[in-house]
Amino acid sequence: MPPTEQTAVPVRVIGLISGTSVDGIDAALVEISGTELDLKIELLAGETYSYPAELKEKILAVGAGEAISIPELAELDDAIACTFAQAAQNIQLNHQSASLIGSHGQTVYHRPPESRGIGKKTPPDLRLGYSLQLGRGDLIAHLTGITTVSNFRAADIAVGGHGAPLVPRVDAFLLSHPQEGRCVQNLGGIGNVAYIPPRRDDWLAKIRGWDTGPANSLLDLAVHHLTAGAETYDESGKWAASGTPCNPLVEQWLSQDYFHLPPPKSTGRELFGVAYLHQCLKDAEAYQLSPADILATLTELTVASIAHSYQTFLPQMPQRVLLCGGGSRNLYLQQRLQLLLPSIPVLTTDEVGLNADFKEAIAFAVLAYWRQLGIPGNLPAATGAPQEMLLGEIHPSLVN
Ligand SMILES: Nc1ncnc2c1ncn2[C@@H]1O[C@H](COP(=O)(O)OP(=O)(O)OP(=O)(O)O)[C@@H](O)[C@H]1O
Ligand SMILES: CC(=O)N[C@H]1[C@@H]2OC[C@@H](O2)[C@@H](O)[C@@H]1O[C@H](C)C(=O)O
Repeated sequence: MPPTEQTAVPVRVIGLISGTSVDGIDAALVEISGTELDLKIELLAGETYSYPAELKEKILAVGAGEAISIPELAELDDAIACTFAQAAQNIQLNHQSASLIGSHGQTVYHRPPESRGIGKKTPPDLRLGYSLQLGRGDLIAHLTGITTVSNFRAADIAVGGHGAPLVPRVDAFLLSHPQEGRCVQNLGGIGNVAYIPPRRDDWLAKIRGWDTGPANSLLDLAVHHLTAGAETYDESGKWAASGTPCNPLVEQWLSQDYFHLPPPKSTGRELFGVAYLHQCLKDAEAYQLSPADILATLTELTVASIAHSYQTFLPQMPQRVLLCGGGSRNLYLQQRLQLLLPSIPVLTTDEVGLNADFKEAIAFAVLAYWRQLGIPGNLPAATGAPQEMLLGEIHPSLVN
């Protein structure tokens, strides 16, 4: 991966994403300069804008497999694009306007690629992955008057990659350290890691990334179930902290295939969603767990799957773990992960100067910026693609 040394004047870019938690649209207004090794970002504003309740319900239902007609799909796509465009307008209030938007959109379906009979045929018989993000970029460009880059995963998938995770390449250029090997661990609905070796010699070739499995998806679903819909998440992990993890159950769940699959790998709510939680709750009946114990045990699955994947798949353990995403605000989860990785400080990216709540939104601003400069956005070691690709479709605005 030869880094591009060309530099650029600072550009004001908006990054937008709603992740697998479907908890709202994260918007970041950033000023970006440099390219890769000299990449610099300044977060001017970051906000999370909730979806209207009805839209959120529809997204979750469609994501969980509810049937939808083509005209309804078009309407949903447009409704999501409108809320994203509104988020872009709002984040610019009291600031100079941006000249570019990078919009991830809302994932409603993700299917990793499948190899069929590798080694028997050349090229291998590969069923390409499929990943659908709604909130079309052309409508966002039309509504905001700002050139918008969207559909970031398609180009990587088209050459056989997973199309995910994409953030590790941005992490590498924003969070590498000259002496320290780091794991940047995102805790969204799904967890994903970027392993960044110390920035020397051929460090770029040694970066790794993959989806670690569930982070908050099962926890949020469990809280919703245990409170009959009254609560959506466990603030700071307080409820889970009052319970005790059931270790035999964690061991049983960890035997699941996904955790043993070598990277590159990606996953989503298709696997770690409602049906998975119901199986977990059924398994828990045998141990007569209290609601707090169930949450503690699901938290333990998240942290144990992360620690297990580092120990199994990393070339060497990091010297520091930097958490980001909403789960980095779950103190109980952070404490449990620290217990499983006793000799490695577990901090958040805030502590090294990168906002942990808006890092994904910032990353999509950077990916859009890279797209305009002709710099690839994927990291083949993380997505499994055979080559670097320019990511995203550019939708020019008619205004700028
Ligand atoms: N204060 C908090 N305490 C505990 N958990 C929290 C807190 N704040 C956020 N979360 C958890 O983080 C989740 C949202 O995280 P985030 O916004 O990073 O996810 P996402 O971007 O939707 O997911 P992904 O990264 O998988 O695409 C919430 O659903 C909740 O479970
Ligand atoms: C298909 C999809 O939306 N995947 C998400 C999801 O949420 C976390 C993890 O699974 C990651 O692979 C990805 O998002 C981030 C933004 C990424 O591509 O790096």
